[in-house]
Amino acid sequence: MTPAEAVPVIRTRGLAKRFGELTAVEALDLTIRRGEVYGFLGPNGSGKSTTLRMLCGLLRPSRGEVEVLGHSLPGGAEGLKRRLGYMTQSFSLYRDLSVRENLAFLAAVHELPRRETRQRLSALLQRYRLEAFRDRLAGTLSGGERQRLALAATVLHRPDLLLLDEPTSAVDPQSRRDFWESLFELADAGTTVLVSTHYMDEAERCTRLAILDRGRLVADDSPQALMRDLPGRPLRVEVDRPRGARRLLEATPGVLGAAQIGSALRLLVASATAPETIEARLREAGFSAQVTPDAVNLEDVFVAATRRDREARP
Ligand SMILES: Nc1ncnc2c1ncn2[C@@H]1O[C@H](COP(=O)(O)OP(=O)(O)OP(=O)(O)O)[C@@H](O)[C@H]1O
Repeated sequence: MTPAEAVPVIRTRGLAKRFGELTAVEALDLTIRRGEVYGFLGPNGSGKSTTLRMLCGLLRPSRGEVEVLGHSLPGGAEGLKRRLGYMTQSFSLYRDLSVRENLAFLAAVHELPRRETRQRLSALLQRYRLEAFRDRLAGTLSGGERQRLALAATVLHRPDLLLLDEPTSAVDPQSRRDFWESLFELADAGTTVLVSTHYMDEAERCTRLAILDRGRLVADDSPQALMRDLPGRPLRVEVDRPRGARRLLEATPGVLGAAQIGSALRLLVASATAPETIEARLREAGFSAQVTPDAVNLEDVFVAATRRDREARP
């Protein structure tokens, strides 16, 4: 690691944001390094957007320290603008300008010289498969095409850091996959990406992942390490009446989560709870059941992390 790479791209200490009585983000310590594709996973209202907005300098923290690309915020926000790309959940381009006009307008905002603008626009239209739509009004594009245009617009000025707020919430699975390919391509070229998501499959692709719950960081590691260190074990329960069994098990000590998957149940139980204990509990209640261990997935990590935090902070 070179000395430049060792300096975090984002570093926060004790970052907090209050809106009146509501604490949206609490005591957040984050360290994000260059070239990472760092995920923010959390339920609605867990503080993902609020954190991203503080990191871009759009929102003033109530407390704590923030350093982004060597600039302390909020003071250094002006110097950051050229080095940041921020993409929000909603489409924020001009619907009544064409694809090309939108990009040209942004190039002017970023003060790209004319020659460079021509080259950059041509490269972006090609890379993001927008050539065929260059003269179409942005408002007439499909969800996936709009998203490609939004990403092209976000990276137009070659930012060092991308902050992406649920960028794939309005697109189909194939477009999501293409989008993630683009993110890895950008990360390979040295861009740092911070991306919030609701999707477990996307979270699993990140090099590192923070799980937020009610404004707090409840897990922070690589997805593989989080799954390896899961404080619990998943079980598969084949049972005759899954809905009734689920109600019973949800009220059973040691059960952290229960979900119906087709005609079976998938449970997350505390590490000390054996499959035999669950099977015995179901038999006692008159169910016919077979309980076997299942492979860990990221949803288990999410359930365990948020559940533990809720028990600690009712
Ligand atoms: N400007 C604001 N004024 C008052 N409350 C706000 C404001 N912005 C956000 N909040 C509240 O702060 C909390 C965190 O919101 P935030 O949008 O950061 O969550 P999120 O994790 O991004 O959620 P989602 O996944 O739904 O986008 C929510 O309870 C929200 O209602």
